[in-house]
Amino acid sequence: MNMDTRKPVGNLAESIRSLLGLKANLTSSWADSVSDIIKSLPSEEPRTDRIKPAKSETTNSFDDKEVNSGTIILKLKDELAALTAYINQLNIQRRQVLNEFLDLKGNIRVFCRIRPITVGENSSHLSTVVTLDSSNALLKLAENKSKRYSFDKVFHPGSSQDDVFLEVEPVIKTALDGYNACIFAYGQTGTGKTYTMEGTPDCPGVVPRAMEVLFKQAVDSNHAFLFSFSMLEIYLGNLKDLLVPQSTKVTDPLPPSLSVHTDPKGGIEIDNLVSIQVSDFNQALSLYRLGRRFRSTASTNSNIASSRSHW
Ligand SMILES: Nc1ncnc2c1ncn2[C@@H]1O[C@H](COP(=O)(O)OP(=O)(O)OP(=O)(O)O)[C@@H](O)[C@H]1O
Repeated sequence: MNMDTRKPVGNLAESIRSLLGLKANLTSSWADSVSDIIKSLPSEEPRTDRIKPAKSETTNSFDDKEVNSGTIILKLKDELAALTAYINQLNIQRRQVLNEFLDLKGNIRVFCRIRPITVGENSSHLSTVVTLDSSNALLKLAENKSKRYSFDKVFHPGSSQDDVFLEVEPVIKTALDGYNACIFAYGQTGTGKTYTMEGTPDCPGVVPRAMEVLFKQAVDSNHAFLFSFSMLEIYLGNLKDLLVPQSTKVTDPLPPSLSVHTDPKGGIEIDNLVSIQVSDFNQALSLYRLGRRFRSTASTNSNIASSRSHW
């Protein structure tokens, strides 16, 4: 909803009418707009001279009833409180439905994404994988020999980043309901982990989409959230904080060493890991881009820009 809340108070009657007309769309931004209008009014003594409707409008049935601005404000405040309670109720229901949905789907799910053969790639030594249906893939080992594998979901080579994200989005959303969520890409070099998780500027992958969805959902919800960003790599058994610039000279001070602990509630804590508070998607994306520059990379036979890690 795009609403100009800087309207002069003289437009109050019109603003209220248009807001009430939009009551079917009960969003938090609606409530915010109402709240902004209330805030823009003098709170002690309402300026009735400015909000009094013009003479010609007094025949209007709405204005006949609502000539007293104090009454209007009280009504709006009540309305706002009722709407806030209603939105909170809807949020609780949404959370329950989402959790039931994920329980039915299973708390741990394994997907298989088959990537297409890329241009210029020599595929003569590769075995063919065929998607049988949405949850079964067949690996052809020889002319008369094949093996069938079952997954919660199989993405065929033509699957888009949208298709993949649609499946993982509900898990990401549960993070704002207080659940731990982990999305992990595993596979040999060159199989498409980076493409799936990071994607390209034209076809963004799970990571940028997830950050965008999280901030959007936080704005749409009726609650305040605190986001912090950390980025860690485990490479050859060593932990590396990707938000700490790596030393390039022997004289550079070594970054503090990281260690992983389990807290009493079973959560994971990493000592000395940098954690930066972020308030929007762009801030998080900038930190992500900074961190990825410090990832370990090396070329492999299958991938000249291999990230050398799972995601
Ligand atoms: N679904 C896909 N559609 C189109 N191209 C893809 C797809 N998946 C992967 N690719 C391409 O295949 C190549 C290898 O993919 P990617 O770098 O994502 O592999 P990786 O598993 O991250 O490898 P590594 O472990 O070595 O870092 C890249 O050129 C990538 O753009």
